[in-house]
Amino acid sequence: MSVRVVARIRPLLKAEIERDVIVEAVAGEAEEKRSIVRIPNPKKESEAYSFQFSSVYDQEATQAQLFDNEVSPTVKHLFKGFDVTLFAYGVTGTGKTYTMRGGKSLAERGVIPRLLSSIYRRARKVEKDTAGDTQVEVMMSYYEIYNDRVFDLFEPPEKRTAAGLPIRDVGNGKTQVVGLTDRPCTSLKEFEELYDEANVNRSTSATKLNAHSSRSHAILCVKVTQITGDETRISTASAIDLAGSEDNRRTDNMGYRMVESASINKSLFVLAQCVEAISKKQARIPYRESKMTRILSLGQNNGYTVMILNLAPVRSYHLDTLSSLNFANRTKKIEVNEIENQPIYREAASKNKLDGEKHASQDMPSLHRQPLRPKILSHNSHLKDVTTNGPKPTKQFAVYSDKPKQAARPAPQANISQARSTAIPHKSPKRTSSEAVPTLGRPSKMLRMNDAMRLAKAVEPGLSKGTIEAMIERKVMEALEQRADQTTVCNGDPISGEVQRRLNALEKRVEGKETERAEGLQYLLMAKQHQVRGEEASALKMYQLALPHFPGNEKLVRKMSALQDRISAKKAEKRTSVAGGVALPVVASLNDDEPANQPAPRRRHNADEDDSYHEAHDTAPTYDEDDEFMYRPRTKIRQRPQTNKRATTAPLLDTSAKHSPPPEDDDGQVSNSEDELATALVAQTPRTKHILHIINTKDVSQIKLLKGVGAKKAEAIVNCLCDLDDDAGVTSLSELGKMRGVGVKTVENMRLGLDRMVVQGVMDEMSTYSGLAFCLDGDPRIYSASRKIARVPLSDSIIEP
Ligand SMILES: Nc1ncnc2c1ncn2[C@@H]1O[C@H](COP(=O)(O)OP(=O)(O)OP(=O)(O)O)[C@@H](O)[C@H]1O
Repeated sequence: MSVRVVARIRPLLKAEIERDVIVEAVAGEAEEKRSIVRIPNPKKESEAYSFQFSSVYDQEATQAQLFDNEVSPTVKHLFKGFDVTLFAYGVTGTGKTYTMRGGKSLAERGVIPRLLSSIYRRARKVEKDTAGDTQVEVMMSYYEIYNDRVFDLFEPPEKRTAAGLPIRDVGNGKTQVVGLTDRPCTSLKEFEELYDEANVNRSTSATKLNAHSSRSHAILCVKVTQITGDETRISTASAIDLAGSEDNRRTDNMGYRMVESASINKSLFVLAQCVEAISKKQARIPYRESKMTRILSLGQNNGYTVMILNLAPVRSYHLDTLSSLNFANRTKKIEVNEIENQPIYREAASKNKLDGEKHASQDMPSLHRQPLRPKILSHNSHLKDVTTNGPKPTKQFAVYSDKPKQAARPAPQANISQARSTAIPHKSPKRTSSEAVPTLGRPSKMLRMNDAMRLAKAVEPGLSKGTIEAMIERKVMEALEQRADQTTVCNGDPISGEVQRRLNALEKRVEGKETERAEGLQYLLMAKQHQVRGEEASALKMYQLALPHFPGNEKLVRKMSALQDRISAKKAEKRTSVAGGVALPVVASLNDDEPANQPAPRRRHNADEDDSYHEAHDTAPTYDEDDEFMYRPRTKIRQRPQTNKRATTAPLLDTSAKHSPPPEDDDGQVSNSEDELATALVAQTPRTKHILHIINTKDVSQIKLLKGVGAKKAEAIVNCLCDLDDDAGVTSLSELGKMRGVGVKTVENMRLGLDRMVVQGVMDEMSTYSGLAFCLDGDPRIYSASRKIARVPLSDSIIEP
């Protein structure tokens, strides 16, 4: 079943006028209900574009209508064991929070309170219908993704760590936020109290486009547990209020608002890239490039997914609306597996406990862990499963993959049966090393030869060659089966509590480091962006935020102090000029007014009629160090000399930063001594993407236009790409550098050759709204176009004259 997409056009706000309305909801041919959004072509008003969705709600639509038609039907699926995901998508100020949370009055209540009300009603009905045999429990967790960090909204902000909570994949397309509070919630009243209390902790702020703009993505998870005797069935409803994409030329965002905005836009950009990749059936879906996409797992999760596309009706949102419509148009084609969660049986669960198994969460049986063991063992352990078509064993350490998991994903039953199989008591695991060794690897060639010779001697003379071969094959199969049996038994070693605890701690640490590094890199990226724009004070602030993530990084400290000196010098110069009576133009510095080393408060109080949802909350983020998440950057990169041998044997999958070309210094010079962090950043810049796109076109005429690449080199590159025979092509500059006849120097020339102005434009776009347009287009050539208007692709829409 595909994602159900419904559109909702919000009513006019006070400052908007009827004359500016350009978006309308119309009914399709021979249809009663409205299902088409019509909007004029921004270039030619006489033309209109039409986008068809499951339903379209116009300005008059009420909260009750939307809920009753779109959300209410999913509640019965929830009680049948399906997971339900509801999310609101749209540009800032289009009514996502209003739709999901709603107003204070009964009629204005949004999707979330209505959903809970409906869940409690159904729970009572189930309990009544089964005469109390089935008990229904409702638990709730609520968290936000703010600046790509996850925070528990049930925790007060002062309890938050700078790095936020780590997330981990738990199979079946699900992720788990580690350390999240699960609150039992027995009645609607209790829910409302909890929800209101938690919403106070949510990051909202006033922007020019929305007085109560959400600065984070908020995810409410409602876990419904139905217990009937030994059987427990768990399903989850997730209601997600995404932050809206923002065009910062319209929001006038400054300083921290700008940082938040860049983070929001980046995550939405990645979401659009994921949708793009899914719709093009690409092998790599970039889920892991943002926490929001990892958690949303669009197209990976099972159950029912409903997307509510929020739209503003007026002209000032024209291009944003088109961009959202295009995104929604692609999303509606995403297929979601309709698989319900299988019940868990108490017997098996308690047995597991007896066996010393630990389950972090009841609904995640795949969290069952086993100790580390040599790779060869884990490899062999699959042998039996493969031959018997049994369930896929749990990975010892999650190896994260961006590839769509549908095909390889074990059915939910797999987890359950696995939980049961672990309940089978295994014999004592103790083995001497001499016993273990023969079961580990393949028997030596000598041995196998001897076996064959013995067999050949044993057979009676006169047997045909075919018969002998068949006998040998049978013997080999028997030996393999026997070995697989032994290996499986060996793998069933129970884990001691201590090992389990250490394993969990280790994994948490690894996850924490990843998170820490990613956050630090993000700050550095933003710092670079500000610097490129000449916003030095903001750049400095970003570097300061990045510093705790890379303790002891001298380069970073030096860079900051140089920047600080420059800022001070400029200020002094400015003062001198003013003192000298020279009137200077006002420099558009983002936050000259804020002391550079003090983080600005994250939340501001906004007086509003809906006070219960937006109370005052002036809390500055704390960037205290948390041992658990401490990260130390790896050693510096050393440039490897270019040799033909390396170029010809370069593995395509190696994306390590080691061979990335050196990034630029502030003054634009290539610096061989830049640290790995900056190199990693450069690997993600729009410029890099642009180069890779050009290379992956395999078009000699385009490639040869890159600086330092002549026709000959371009041809060599194309030949190399063809030899690779990989649809994904080259995915990083380091790979490109390793191609035959390319090298680091050439890559660096390509980068420098790109027009700086274009890159600047792209960075602006990335940090504002238009990055979305880029990924919706799926065509990075928009980089060279300078106006957004040219970038909105409308190929999927119906054009009406
Ligand atoms: N259907 C509606 N009926 C009445 N008012 C609405 C409706 N939709 C939105 N509004 C009003 O529009 C304004 C913006 O809505 P809201 O804050 O929900 O936008 P948003 O998309 O969540 O924005 P952001 O992404 O910035 O958080 C609010 O004042 C809200 O009350």
